[in-house]
Amino acid sequence: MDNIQVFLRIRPFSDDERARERDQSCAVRRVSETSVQLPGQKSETFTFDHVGDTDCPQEAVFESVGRRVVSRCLEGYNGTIFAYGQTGSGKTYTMQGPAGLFGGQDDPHRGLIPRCFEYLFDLIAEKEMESNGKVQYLCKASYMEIYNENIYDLLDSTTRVCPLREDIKKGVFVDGITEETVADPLEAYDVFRRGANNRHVSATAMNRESSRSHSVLMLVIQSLTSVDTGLTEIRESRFNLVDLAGSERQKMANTTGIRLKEAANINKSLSALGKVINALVEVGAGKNRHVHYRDSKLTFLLRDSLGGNSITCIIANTSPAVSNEIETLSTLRFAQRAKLIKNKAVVNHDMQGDVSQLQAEIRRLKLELQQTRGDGLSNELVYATDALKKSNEGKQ
Ligand SMILES: Nc1ncnc2c1ncn2[C@@H]1O[C@H](COP(=O)(O)OP(=O)(O)OP(=O)(O)O)[C@@H](O)[C@H]1O
Repeated sequence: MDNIQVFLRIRPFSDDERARERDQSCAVRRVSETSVQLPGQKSETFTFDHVGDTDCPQEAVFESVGRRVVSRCLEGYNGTIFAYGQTGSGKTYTMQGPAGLFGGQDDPHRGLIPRCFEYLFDLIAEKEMESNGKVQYLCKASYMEIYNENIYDLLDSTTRVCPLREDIKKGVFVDGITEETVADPLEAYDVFRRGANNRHVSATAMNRESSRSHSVLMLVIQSLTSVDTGLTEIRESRFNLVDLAGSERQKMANTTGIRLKEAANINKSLSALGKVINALVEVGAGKNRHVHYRDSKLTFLLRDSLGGNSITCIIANTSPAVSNEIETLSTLRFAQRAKLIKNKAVVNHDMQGDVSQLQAEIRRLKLELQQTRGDGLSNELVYATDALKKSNEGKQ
């Protein structure tokens, strides 16, 4: 069991805040590498896995969050990184970097997403080389936006709504979403840049701000390993990089039409996220609770990331300004609750081969099992038996 990890990041004062604020002391004070206090709010202490102060560089966020999740994804575990926080708190800066910067390996301001791409493909090259061609990786990227409880494909410039479906084999998936194979960081940056441009264009066309939608960049990472017996072991993981809509309470007063619908839907998905987190915390404390994943597209799509089969990290972003103190307090409370959730990540693998190879592998594993333990099924035996069943079904 792995707890959800939380990285708290306090961004520097913006020029606006410097010009506007009478009180320029930081509303949230880092008291150790893992804890903060809000002096204006009874100095309650909040503890996380890591706290990045106003001078925290992009590299430090990658080192503590990105590196771990990427390497676990390559082992076959699902991984998710969420950026949470009120509008303007630095979510997009953390995930992407300053506006318009999508990659550029030499730019120290580039965000977590380009750094994860770079590390992912470095590791893939290393592992493929070490294995002498026995292991091969395949990565597919898709990029989507959840706005007003609809899922839009950001790699398709038409504003087509994609349905969310569930089946036994694939789990929850977005039907019809574009998936592009990416073979290096440049191809991955390109997917990211095109998606972000489409997000911007459709936001302008539909007269809305991107801070009102959630974006999910999803990488499916497959590894094919040839096993000595002639079989192929397939591992598949999903890596989600999620930039959430601004978490501040939407002002419903004097809001009408599209803005009212937007506000209600942002509230709906973020409050569904909050409720899922609360329910999971109670489940973790031994209570019997139903977790309402289906209450919003966001929580249903990312069900595995919350209390399920995933290594999950939340980067909680805050402004340092006293004028944002109440929102900051609510971000700290949210993040502290989320940190209590326990996920159970497992390697997703499967075996493939022709029938005679699979039968031979099952005989070999059964024999091995008899010689060692005498009973029970080893994982390898279960996978090989499943693969044989599937192979036979495919022939009927
Ligand atoms: N750590 C940081 N260092 C320097 N500048 C930052 C940092 N974090 C955020 N900023 C700047 O603050 C501004 C707001 O950040 P950003 O757009 O990332 O916020 P956001 O939380 O994504 O907002 P929204 O919800 O509207 O998308 C931007 O101009 C960004 O460049």
